[in-house]
Amino acid sequence: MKLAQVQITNFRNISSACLDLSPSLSVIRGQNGSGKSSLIEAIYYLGYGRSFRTSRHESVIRESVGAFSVFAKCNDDTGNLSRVGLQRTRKHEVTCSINGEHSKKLSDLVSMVPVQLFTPQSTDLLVGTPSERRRFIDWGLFHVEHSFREHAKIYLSLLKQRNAILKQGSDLSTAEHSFWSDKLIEAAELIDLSRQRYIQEVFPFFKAIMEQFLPEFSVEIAYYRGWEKQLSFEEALAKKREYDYKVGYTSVGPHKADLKLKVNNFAAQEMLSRGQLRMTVAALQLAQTQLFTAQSQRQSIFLLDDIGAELDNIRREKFLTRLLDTDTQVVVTAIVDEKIDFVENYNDKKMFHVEHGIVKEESN
Ligand SMILES: Nc1ncnc2c1ncn2[C@@H]1O[C@H](COP(=O)(O)OP(=O)(O)OP(=O)(O)O)[C@@H](O)[C@H]1O
Repeated sequence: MKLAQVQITNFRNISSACLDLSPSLSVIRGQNGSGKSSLIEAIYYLGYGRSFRTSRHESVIRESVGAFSVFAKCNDDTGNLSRVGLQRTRKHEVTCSINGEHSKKLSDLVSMVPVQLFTPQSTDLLVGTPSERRRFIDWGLFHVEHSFREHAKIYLSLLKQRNAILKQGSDLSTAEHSFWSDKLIEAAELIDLSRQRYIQEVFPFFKAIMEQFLPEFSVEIAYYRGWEKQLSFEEALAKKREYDYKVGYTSVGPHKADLKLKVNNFAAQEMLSRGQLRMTVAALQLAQTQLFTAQSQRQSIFLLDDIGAELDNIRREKFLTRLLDTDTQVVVTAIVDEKIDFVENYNDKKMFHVEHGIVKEESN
């Protein structure tokens, strides 16, 4: 799926913008505060149904209006044109639209638009909380393995139910709860198997990229599934039952899974400089993109916000070239005065300039 045209209305300082994007590289330039990140953020909404800067949807709606919308004409992977979009109001109503059909289900929309993002905050993937790393693994599974979405949905709803029971101090061993508990265990083990397999599959891609990006380091990834290695999930739940009653939630399970990245036998965040951490995150995301394309024969969209702040010249060129080699649609933003000579190397690019929320396409 690639975005041919994006129409953005009432999003932050953008009252109306229409971008005919390049299928390969689009570069958006502007001064600080002009609206570059807002354009990226609006596209991100199509892939996630939310912002990467705030959890308050109302703060992205342009001041003094009631709703924003983002619509896109897309070329899907079979060469057909489709139309997708969403609108959110200040009253928290969300409407998705897929080829003219309205739906309240965001998952229908976001499963069609695989988007990844690299920003100055992306090192959180390595230095942030485990939830960042679970999101990373689950993105790859969500877009490729349909059964994974189902298992994750079942698991999360049964986990919520179990946590409510623990909080109330009710009995978990009644026949009804045992039935749901069996379903919870089944979903947990399937999620874990998918995640284990995913890590094994993505690792060779990651290792090969790291050999080019940071050849001086050897890397390893260890996966923690969220409960003790030698126990089944059923045994782990039984072992923690008393503790879980005490704290009022389920303390083990796939919702506690994590990844540990080691570099020359040390935790990555202890060994690597900020720039090297960024490059490692770039390598992880690139590996994910390559695996996604290999497994699904589909294309994805990669948003790079503030490319100049992130990587030095040589590295960003390596990163961009490798992304474009996988036939990924890339959209980057850069501050207007910044030297971005490296984009000269790319054919098929489109350049945009944004000023006070008004976007204009520039000649190359
Ligand atoms: N809800 C809103 N309504 C109107 N304007 C807003 C809203 N939210 C943010 N803005 C303004 O939108 C402008 C664009 O912000 P944005 O983060 O997109 O800028 P940017 O070009 O990425 O800047 P920088 O290079 O500094 O990161 C800012 O001036 C900001 O104050």
